[in-house]
Amino acid sequence: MFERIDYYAGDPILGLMDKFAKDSNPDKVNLGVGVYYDEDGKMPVLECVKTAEQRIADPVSPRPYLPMAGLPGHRKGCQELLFGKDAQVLKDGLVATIATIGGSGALKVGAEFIHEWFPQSKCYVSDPTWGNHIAIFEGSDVEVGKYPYYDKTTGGIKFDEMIAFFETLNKDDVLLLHPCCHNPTGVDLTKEQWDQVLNVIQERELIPFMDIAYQGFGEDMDSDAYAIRRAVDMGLPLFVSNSFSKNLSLYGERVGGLSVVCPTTDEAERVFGQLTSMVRRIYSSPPSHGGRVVDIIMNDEALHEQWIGEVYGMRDRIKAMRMKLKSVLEAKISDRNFDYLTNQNGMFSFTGLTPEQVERMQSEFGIYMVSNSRMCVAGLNVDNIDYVANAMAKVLKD
Ligand SMILES: Cc1[nH+]cc(COP(=O)(O)O)c(/C=N/[C@@H](CC(=O)O)C(=O)O)c1O
Repeated sequence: MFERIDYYAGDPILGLMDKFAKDSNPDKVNLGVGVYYDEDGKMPVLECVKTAEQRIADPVSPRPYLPMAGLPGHRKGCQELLFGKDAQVLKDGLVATIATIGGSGALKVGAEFIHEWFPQSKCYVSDPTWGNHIAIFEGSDVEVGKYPYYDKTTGGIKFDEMIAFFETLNKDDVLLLHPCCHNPTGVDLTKEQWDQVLNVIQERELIPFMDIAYQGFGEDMDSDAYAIRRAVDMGLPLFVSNSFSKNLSLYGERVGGLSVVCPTTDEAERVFGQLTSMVRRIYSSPPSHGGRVVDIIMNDEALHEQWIGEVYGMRDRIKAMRMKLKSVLEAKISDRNFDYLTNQNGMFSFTGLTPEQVERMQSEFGIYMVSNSRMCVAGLNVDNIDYVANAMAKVLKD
């Protein structure tokens, strides 16, 4: 009956978690999946989350279905985080926002929406991008192409090539963009470059789809949303998928959002209705526990302020690990440039290790990175950083 079903080869990122768990090496280090670990190598439970959980736990309340679009407070929290608390576009009711099953759920609903309502549109992703971007959109029968992005010779961006490519695209083609903390390279556009990109999008009438999964890990909550807010200021139609997995450390609670900025309130109403209908068809309604945590934190001024501080604490620890690893590697290998470690933004660094070197890091040292050479810098701490640097030095020198 099912003998013709293909075997699943496993996910290049999530598959590392299983391998890491089974690895008996006492010195093993997980620099694979995009998860933040604290100074002690543990996944934190944020203080603001503990407070929210206590409010949910006492008194214990029933767990009814949520609205298909999720809790209004969750949706409002997404909007204010992305567009700004006092954004005119929110006051004017131009943004259709639903709570989703993480950022992945937002991307899936967005991809289904594009497939259904923009059937001629192709979706273009950065080269390279987060692998699941391609799988999600192709899984919704949206044809996916790649735009030039990372320049491995300079460690920067093929900006002129990227702009020239955008100028060849058709009206309503979708560009999947990383507003900050690019995954997997960590290499971000400057504000000036974003202005040029958004001008081309406006001229070519392309559809920007911005996926922001690490807001707060780059510069700060507002700066990290620069591209989003600039697009709104220009009056562009805009899709934004956001994730609270990393900046609330709520990975398994599956909390995120999908927002669509529309030209009129009537269009926003139409889009909201169709997004809701799509949710019903795919998963019916989002999870309540995570939604209530988001609702409480995003709408309680004191908890929201505490949350911002906790995110910036994670951000700053990652930045400190970047600086430390760079200085340790520079001391070990004087003839190699490690500036990329401090030039790149967010959780990830594209180390440039070959697949063979990445494999050696795993097999000889129990250090797990993604095969494309992505390192999750958030897995580093003062206890493992010298071990990781020594291993990198060894595989780079041999
Ligand atoms: C850019 C991006 N967008 C969306 C997501 C999905 O977020 P979520 O809210 O958990 O559905 C992730 C997760 N990335 C990390 C984990 C994964 O691969 O699923 C990663 O790149 O390691 C991203 O890196």
